[in-house]
Amino acid sequence: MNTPTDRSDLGTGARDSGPTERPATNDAVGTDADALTITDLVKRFDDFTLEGIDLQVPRGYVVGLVGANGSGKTTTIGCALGLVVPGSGTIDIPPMDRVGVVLDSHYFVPWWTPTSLENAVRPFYPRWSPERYRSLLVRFGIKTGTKIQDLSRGQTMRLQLAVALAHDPDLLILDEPTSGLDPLARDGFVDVIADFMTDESHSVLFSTHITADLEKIADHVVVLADGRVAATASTADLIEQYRLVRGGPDELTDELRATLLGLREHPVGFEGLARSGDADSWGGLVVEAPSLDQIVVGIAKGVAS
Ligand SMILES: Nc1ncnc2c1ncn2[C@@H]1O[C@H](COP(=O)(O)OP(=O)(O)OP(=O)(O)O)[C@@H](O)[C@H]1O
Repeated sequence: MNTPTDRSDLGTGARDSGPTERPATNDAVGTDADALTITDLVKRFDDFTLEGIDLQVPRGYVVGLVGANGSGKTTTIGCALGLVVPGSGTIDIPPMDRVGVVLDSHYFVPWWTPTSLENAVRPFYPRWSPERYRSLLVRFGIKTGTKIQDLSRGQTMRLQLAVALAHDPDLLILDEPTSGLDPLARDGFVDVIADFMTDESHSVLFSTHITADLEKIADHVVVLADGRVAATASTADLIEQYRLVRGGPDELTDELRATLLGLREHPVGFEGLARSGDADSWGGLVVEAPSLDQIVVGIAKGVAS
């Protein structure tokens, strides 16, 4: 994990003009400093469009990808991994034997065991370490002889992580990896990612709804809303850029109503997200530092309204 100072360009907001139609390729378009570069990615489904996504994962960084259900996180990751065919855009990603993947739904044969799984996947990974695999299984409390269909969802996510790390990847791509885990297991999962990041050449793209996990580990956050990049910044900057504003019913002026993101009114007052500069100029209101979760919700509601 890094303390980035000058990488405010990790993603850009959605573009005004339409994207240039060109085929998605794996040609190198990023810099050597980037482990993953997605440029101007477009994917159209009948009822949804991923619109001009730009996103970089610099080497040595953990980038969190957050957004509401259906905002396009899995589609973005699917395009990056070649599981979804993009409409246009460019994707620069390392060879797949150098990318570790944990997906929301796993691809394992249910009646295999962790041992038979190892035998099946190991030939594809020149850097596979049986010792690392076994030690991760022990760390995760997974027995080598248990059928995958008999593992809990949380154990299956951890088995995916063990496979991903056993082949010594440079880049980890994680799609909702902690969604089935209890708080203790989530902590353990995040600790394993932190260990992985002690090597400065490693990088992680981490999609999640559980922003508390990102606050612990992500250097940068990219917020997707309705198929577009709605915000991108270092985690600390993002929290610094916004304020949570609260007040009584009589204090909700037209200016506030027009300015606050994700405005929520209730019988005893209102709550909404404001840019720090705006919030600092409003006297008399309760102004607090928001959590990452409150920022994501505010931005998502702001885009939707
Ligand atoms: N194969 C498909 N055909 C048609 N629509 C699709 C397909 N895959 C995804 N979509 C649509 O694309 C949109 C974005 O889905 P996606 O899974 O990328 O979102 P997400 O942010 O990962 O959501 P969640 O947090 O719920 O997993 C959704 O409206 C979904 O219905």
